[in-house]
Amino acid sequence: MGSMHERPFYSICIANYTFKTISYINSYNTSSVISVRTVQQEILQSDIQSKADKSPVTVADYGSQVLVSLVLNMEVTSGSFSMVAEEDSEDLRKDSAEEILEHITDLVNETLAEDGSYNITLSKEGILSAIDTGKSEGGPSGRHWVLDPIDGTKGFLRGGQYAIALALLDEGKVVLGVLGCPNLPLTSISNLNGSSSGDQTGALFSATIGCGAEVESLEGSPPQKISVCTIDNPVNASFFESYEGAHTMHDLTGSIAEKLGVQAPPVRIDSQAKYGALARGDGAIYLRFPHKGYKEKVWDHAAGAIVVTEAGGVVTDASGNDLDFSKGRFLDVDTGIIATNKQLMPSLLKSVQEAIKEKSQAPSPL
Ligand SMILES: Nc1ncnc2c1ncn2[C@@H]1O[C@H](COP(=O)(O)O)[C@@H](OP(=O)(O)O)[C@H]1O
Ligand SMILES: [Mg+2]
Ligand SMILES: [Mg+2]
Ligand SMILES: [Mg+2]
Repeated sequence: MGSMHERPFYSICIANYTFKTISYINSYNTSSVISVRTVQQEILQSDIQSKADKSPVTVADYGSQVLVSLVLNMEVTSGSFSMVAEEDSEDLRKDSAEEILEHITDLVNETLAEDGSYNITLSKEGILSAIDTGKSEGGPSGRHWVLDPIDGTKGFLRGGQYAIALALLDEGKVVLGVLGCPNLPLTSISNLNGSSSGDQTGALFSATIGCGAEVESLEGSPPQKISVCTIDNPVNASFFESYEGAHTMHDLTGSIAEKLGVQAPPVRIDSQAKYGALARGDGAIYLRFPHKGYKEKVWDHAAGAIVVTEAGGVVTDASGNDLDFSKGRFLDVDTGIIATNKQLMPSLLKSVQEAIKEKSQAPSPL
């Protein structure tokens, strides 16, 4: 990163538009809308599309990507602007998508007008081209913003966890990360299912390289430094993983945890909220082992990884290699992604390798 004064500028910029985006998205979170169920479902159905890989995308994913790219583009005036983001406009350009495009356009313009910071109104074409500012390939040189406008779309639709995840790559390294988690309890995930905690909901994690990681409320409380837990005995550890069995092999992660001696059942939540929760010590381990053939994307891990490493944790693939964000839109990882504190990493890696070996030797089911 460049000079000292850039750090606060980027941090403030990130926090501002992340807040804006979160307020937009919140109005589309199923769990935040207390209304007649059928009406809610009808609205949501027309707001959801299925992508070529069958994963869902909603007006909130597109709207979030538009808002973040717009604000970043306006605020970041030095140098050329490059963004690697999950969504693109291809499906929205089809005739059948006219209604959803109109809806996104109205919502983005309403949000911009309500916010009042920028005096602009976007046409439908403006919406499409704002989405496509995220088409950069990233790579090892220069600066690239990395955006997942809604990470955990399935969780978002289920009323579970989701995150707005933004990172900045500089010469192939993640130097900044922000994770807005509107549904995550502010102080600890142990309150996730608790009814009497009275804890505030909504946490914004941020990290700058060399400066540590912080959490603040979405209402803008003073940021608090966070660090990963200090557990060194796996018996006392718990682990996070995807709620969706399609995103990670629950049988393999179960076997890793068993070999390690973890007693607690898995904590299954959606999105990079897992990285945020790990970074502040809500749990000790993060495991992600996609089914064969899946290629991880940079926007699913960049922000979460820096939040964890700046909180004192370690994030690697199943062979113990650091994640390399310089290879473009995809991550080239061996088998899976794991994260924990420095004390537990050696024994976790050992258990991971044993469990993988055992699985590869097991007779395949008929
Ligand atoms: N078959 C698969 N295996 C692993 N990850 C997958 C997957 N299909 C989709 N994903 C990714 O898993 C992310 C969600 O992770 P998690 O399970 O931790 O909530 C999705 O992000 P989006 O919701 O942004 O599309 C998507 O990129
Ligand atoms: Mg997606
Ligand atoms: Mg994602
Ligand atoms: Mg996404």
